[in-house]
Amino acid sequence: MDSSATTRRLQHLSRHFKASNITTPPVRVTVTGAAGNIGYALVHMIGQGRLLGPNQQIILTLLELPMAKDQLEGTMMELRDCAFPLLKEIKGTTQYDQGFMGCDIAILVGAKPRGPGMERKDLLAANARIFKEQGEALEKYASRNVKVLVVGNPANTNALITAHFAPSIPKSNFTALTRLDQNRAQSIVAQRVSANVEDVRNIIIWGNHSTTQFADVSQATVQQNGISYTVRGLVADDAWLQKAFVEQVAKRGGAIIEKRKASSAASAASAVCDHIHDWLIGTDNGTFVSMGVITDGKLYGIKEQVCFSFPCICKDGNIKVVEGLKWDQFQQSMIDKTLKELLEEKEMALSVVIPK
Ligand SMILES: NC(=O)C1=CN([C@@H]2O[C@H](COP(=O)(O)OP(=O)(O)OC[C@H]3O[C@@H](n4cnc5c(N)ncnc54)[C@H](O)[C@@H]3O)[C@@H](O)[C@H]2O)C=CC1
Ligand SMILES: O=C([O-])CC(=O)C(=O)O
Repeated sequence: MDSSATTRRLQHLSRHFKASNITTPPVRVTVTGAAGNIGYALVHMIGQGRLLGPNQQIILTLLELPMAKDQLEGTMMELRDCAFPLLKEIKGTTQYDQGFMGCDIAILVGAKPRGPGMERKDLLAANARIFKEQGEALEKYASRNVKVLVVGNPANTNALITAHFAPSIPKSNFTALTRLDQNRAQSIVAQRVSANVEDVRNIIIWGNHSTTQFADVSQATVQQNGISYTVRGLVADDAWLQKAFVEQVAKRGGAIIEKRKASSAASAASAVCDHIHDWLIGTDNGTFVSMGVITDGKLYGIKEQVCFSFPCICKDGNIKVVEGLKWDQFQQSMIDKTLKELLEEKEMALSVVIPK
């Protein structure tokens, strides 16, 4: 057996499960929709240290709708019964002021999920108002440095709405979850080339968390027996990489809904932990992670303000988009398509939350 791989696995295990040496002040984390499908899985992963590592205590607030009060109380009972040492306090509320007061990290999951046959943007009419309200509440009650991750669909456009209604919080503090798409893509490639999933690096998800997203392997590598190969070279099938692979990643959420009759929950919660962990703890040397970030008029020539998924590196709690990657004609056409959809969603969202 490869001993460096064993060492890596053991280091990984000890990072996740050795909850000792607790030194820094607790961080205030709020999860909305905490008693739902994803929320239930997520709050337990947070208790296990998946969000900020094994040494960081957390004051965890679970925010729910009044109609889900019983489910909220049940979830809190179980969370307490886990006796997680990292959870310094567990609070539950159905009020925005109590939910977001002084919060450092807001994970906005609470929203309606889609059913079979729907696109995520079909949820805009139902969900856009939630994110307007939550933007307003963050503006009033959260820390000015709050880091916000929007999960509720359509996640990119909901992140844009949330940021719009919290104007005194920097736009760079608002993100949307596309890490689940990245993880799916990494896993599909690892299976295809018989590699360990952690040895597949730098697959990029560009654009929208929707069926127009573009899973791009042009920068991706696979480490095997100490040698780095390009994914393109190892797969040696551009036709598959440009079509079947991209579609499989983009339609994975829908495929899971068909089977489970409910949308992805544990995998979404796990991707939330990966996203926040990498944002705040930092990315490994040279590794990109995909995140929906709000464009500033300069990134990759995108003039309009949208929440677009880019390759990012993170250090000291800051996200830096990896700039200067060149696109060929195929990549450009994929990126144009997903940007066009985001602009259409933005138009639709504005008509719901800012009626004329
Ligand atoms: N970005 C991504 O990668 C993914 C996004 N999603 C999206 O996440 C969202 C949640 O999915 P599930 O947990 O499966 O749904 P769910 O219906 O099981 O749970 C949603 C929970 O949110 C609560 N909620 C609704 N409005 C709220 C509000 N204003 N404040 C606080 N809580 C509120 C509900 O009471 C419910 O408990 C959906 O929009 C889904 O499409 C799901 C998977 C992946
Ligand atoms: O597909 C859905 O509606 C849920 C989701 O966002 C995903 O699983 O990626």
